[in-house]
Amino acid sequence: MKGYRGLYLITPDQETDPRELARQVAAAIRGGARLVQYRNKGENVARRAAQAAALLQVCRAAAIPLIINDDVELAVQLGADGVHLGRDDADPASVRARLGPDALIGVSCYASLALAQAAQYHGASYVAFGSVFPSPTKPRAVRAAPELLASASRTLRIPVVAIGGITPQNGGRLIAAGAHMLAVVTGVFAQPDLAAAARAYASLFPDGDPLDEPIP
Ligand SMILES: Cc1ncc(COP(=O)(O)OP(=O)(O)O)c(N)n1
Ligand SMILES: Cc1ncsc1CCOP(=O)(O)O
Ligand SMILES: [Mg+2]
Repeated sequence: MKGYRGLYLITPDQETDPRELARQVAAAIRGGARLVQYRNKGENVARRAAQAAALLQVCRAAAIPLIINDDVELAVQLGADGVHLGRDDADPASVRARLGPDALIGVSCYASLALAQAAQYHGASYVAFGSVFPSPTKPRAVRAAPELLASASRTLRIPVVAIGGITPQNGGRLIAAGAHMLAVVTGVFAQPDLAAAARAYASLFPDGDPLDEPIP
């Protein structure tokens, strides 16, 4: 997953109409989102499948990878690009064996560099740290210090994602600390103009096509 930098858009955990959700995500992609995660913790299996399918169409049209949170079976059924796994989800090594070498597999590491080193060893494509700031989406999430991003990006070979309460105002210092991607829900989806909101994050990253810039 070399070269990934930029805004990592995560969908809000809501029962939004699939076409409306797709329209919102398309706007954020126009604003500069580089990676999309479908995250819906709800029990409505049919609604989840329909939302994810609508997002896959939008992401394919824009050549942006779609990652499914938690649900490996949904990712397989849909032919999505990968999955994001946390401590309550399947283990990264078995998911890598199941999905093959090209799948994008993200792993939550909360505030632990040791978890990130283990995730990299077991085939993670990227690791995520957070919540770095208080998160409206996950108020009780473990907190990770921005300084952790620096040691992670210095010592790991895979991209480092920061998540939790990230705004265009506080995101710049996370990038300066070493984050390759900023994962955001509220900062984009709670804004009236999603394209403009995404653009505010995208503009924090260095100029040029982020996908063309290999991570050193
Ligand atoms: C990019 C990214 N980072 C962290 C998470 C959180 O994953 P997890 O700890 O499994 O919690 P849930 O999102 O499943 O509630 C994430 N989804 N994406
Ligand atoms: C899924 C997740 N894990 C840690 S914080 C978070 C939610 C991030 O959402 P927001 O950008 O609204 O803080
Ligand atoms: Mg999870």
